[in-house]
Amino acid sequence: MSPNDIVIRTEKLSRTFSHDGVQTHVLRKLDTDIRRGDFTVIMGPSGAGKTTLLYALSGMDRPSLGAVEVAGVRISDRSPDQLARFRREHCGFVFQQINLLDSLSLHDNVMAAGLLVSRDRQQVAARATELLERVGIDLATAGRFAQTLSGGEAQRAAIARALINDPTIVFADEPTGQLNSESSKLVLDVLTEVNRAGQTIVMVTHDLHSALRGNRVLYLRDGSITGQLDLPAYSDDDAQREAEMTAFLFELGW
Ligand SMILES: Nc1ncnc2c1ncn2[C@@H]1O[C@H](COP(=O)(O)OP(=O)(O)OP(=O)(O)O)[C@@H](O)[C@H]1O
Repeated sequence: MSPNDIVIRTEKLSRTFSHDGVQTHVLRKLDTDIRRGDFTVIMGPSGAGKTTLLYALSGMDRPSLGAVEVAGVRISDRSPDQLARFRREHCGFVFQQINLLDSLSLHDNVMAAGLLVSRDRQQVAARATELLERVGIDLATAGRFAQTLSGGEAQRAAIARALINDPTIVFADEPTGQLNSESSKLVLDVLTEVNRAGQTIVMVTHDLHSALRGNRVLYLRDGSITGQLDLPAYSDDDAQREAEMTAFLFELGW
């Protein structure tokens, strides 16, 4: 594999939190990489450091020691302002907590994120409409206020919002954590489609069905990666893939 295929690389990435003189070592000299175009899934037991890792990979948080390089840029050396700009331009985020602005329509929520990077309102508006359509939200629904929608519709809009600035990577933290199984499937279908179109995705999940959408799994335990699995790209009803994933997780004591 050429080094260009690596879009994120960590070098002895460590994150320690200190409270009242007590230090918690959450990430421990972690070396890993994320490949361009992959749908990478981060799994592991509760408290293993999955969200902390996602935050470090996306520049939402800075390492205590070690380095994170994204698309050739050593983001761990950047100032908070530079990091904020880097995130706006290169990263899309989808969280369990959907966080759309209730006072805006879905369309305006997506546009608002686009206008942080571009001043061309017309172009941003057209792209917002196109992305909402792509995630299965029609024009009438796009005009409704976020608070009047189902969790699944809101999360699909949040994926459109994450894509508005054409990010290098989309980071998702338990994106189906608050959804019922039907809405979860629709949201996962959108993420799968977006990845098939070439978008790099990094997703934290506890859920086996969500994890099966990935083509690579990183298993985190006590702040270190203790297992990795490469799978063929997702396809419906692939019992062989599911068996491989289950065996991998079983082996790691999941
Ligand atoms: N800002 C913080 N200050 C202090 N401790 C923190 C902070 N953020 C995370 N931690 C601690 O780091 C550890 C790992 O947390 P993290 O949320 O990354 O784990 P996780 O694997 O995502 O867990 P879960 O699956 O339960 O969401 C936990 O013990 C948590 O309490």
